[in-house]
Order: sequence, then structure tokens, then C-alpha cells
Amino acid sequence: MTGQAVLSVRGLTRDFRGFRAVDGVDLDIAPESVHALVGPNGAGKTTLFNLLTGFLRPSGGRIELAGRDVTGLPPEQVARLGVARSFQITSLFPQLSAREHVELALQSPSGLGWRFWRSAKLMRRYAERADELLAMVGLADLAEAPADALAYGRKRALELAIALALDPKVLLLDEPTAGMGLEDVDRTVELIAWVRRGRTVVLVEHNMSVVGRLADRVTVLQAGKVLVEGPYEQVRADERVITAYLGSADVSGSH
Ligand SMILES: Nc1ncnc2c1ncn2[C@@H]1O[C@H](COP(=O)(O)OP(=O)(O)OP(=O)(O)O)[C@@H](O)[C@H]1O
Repeated sequence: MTGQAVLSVRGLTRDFRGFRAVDGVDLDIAPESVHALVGPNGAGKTTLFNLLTGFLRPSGGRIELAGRDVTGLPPEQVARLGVARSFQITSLFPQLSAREHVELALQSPSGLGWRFWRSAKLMRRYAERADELLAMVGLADLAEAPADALAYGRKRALELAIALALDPKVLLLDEPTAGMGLEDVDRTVELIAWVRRGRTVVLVEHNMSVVGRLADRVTVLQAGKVLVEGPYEQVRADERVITAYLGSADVSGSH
């Protein structure tokens, strides 16, 4: 699989002052697949996610993107090579409208580093595409709303529109349904099923029903290591996975 994987990870390790949060992980993400990273609290999912997007530097191992070594590259460069992550709500600007957020993302080559000095005229060029992206995530009617005024689920949808502004080859989503009510969860699942077309999606997700509905393959992490990897049905029935989740509040799928 290594030859055709869009993201390929070998022996990836990350230490935090002597504590090994990610411990020799091997991972192959197939092109145009949805690949879920799951595991009990503290398993290393977020750390792995941050390593894959350049937000953390590995202590050891190698990351290849379509055969190119991207180990240790900073997040802007990883983004420029076609790997985008969903932004966290905390990085939204309360007073800026949903449309302005997407416009800013569209004019930034990496989706990072907002450029406020661009003229209003230039900004308008991006308005049309911004509106398309907002419509895609179900925010057409809320384009003018300041980010602050959006309900939680809508903020997460805006994050997704911002990530999609980069037209990434690989989209990494960190707990896209966390904290959502059932209706927003369903909407988000449909949305991801839609945006995955022609893309690769890597998903950190606690909600197992979401994983079951979206993921082609699932990697279960435990204590920084890969415990099991395979198709959802197979992974779900695996004794080692059931044991790993016992005693974890996550077993029901809620965070
Ligand atoms: N910056 C850091 N400094 C020290 N330890 C850290 C740091 N980041 C993560 N860790 C530790 O690494 C381990 C893995 O954390 P991580 O957040 O990657 O797990 P996770 O699987 O995402 O957990 P959760 O499901 O709770 O989000 C945890 O024991 C955590 O305390």
C-alpha cells in the first residue's frame, strides 16, 4: 500500500518531556478514502493529528505526502502541499462575518496568516467563491452573520468552509461532531460525505456511529501505538478494541 498511499507514516514518535504520546506509529491513508483515527482518551489521536499537519514536530519517524518527505515541515508548507485541517472555533474572529472568514481563507495561499491589508475591491473577487463554499456547508443564509452570532454547529460548519477554501487534497478533521446535538451531527455527516468526493479525509472522531457511517478504514490507537487497523465492522468487533474501550467514557460514542 505504501506506494499508493496519499499519506504514509513510518515509525512516527512524539515525546513530551520524556512521555511518549505517539509511539512508533505506521499508517497508510489511501487516496480518496475516509480514514478515522479513534481510541480512548489520551491515546495520542490529537498529537498524531498535529504531527500530520505540521503543528508538532515529530521526535522520530517519517511522514510522506504522495511519496514526498514532509517530515518536520511547518504547517504553512504542509498546507501549501494540499493538507488542510479544520480550524478551531477559537481561531474565528468574533466580529467578522462568515463570508469574510471564507474570503480571507481564499486569498491566503496556505489558509493560515490572515491578510487584512488587501483592498475591499480585491476582497470582492473572492465573495462569489466564498458564497459557494458557504452554501456547500449550509450557511448560505448566514453569510453576513458575525461569527460570534453563529450557533455552535454553525461555527463548526464555518470552520469546514474555511478548510475547504484551500481545495485540499487531504482534509483533516479533528472531532468534527464534538459537542453537537443529533441534528447537527447528521448534518455534519452528510456534509463530510459530500466534501469527501475527490478528496482524502482523515478524521479524529469519538462518536463511533459517525465513524461507522463515514470511514472506509479505522485505525485504533492506544497508549500512542496502533492497536488495530482495518474496516469499521472488523475493528468494531475486535476483542482488543472492546477491551481498550472498557472503562472509557467514550464507549457510547459521546465525548
Ligand atoms: N503538550 C503536551 N505536553 C505534555 N503531554 C502532552 C501534551 N500533549 C499531549 N500530551 C499527553 O499525550 C497523551 C496523548 O494526548 P492526546 O491529546 O494526543 O490524546 P487523544 O487521544 O487526542 O485524547 P483525547 O481523546 O482525550 O483528546 C496524553 O497523555 C496527554 O496528556
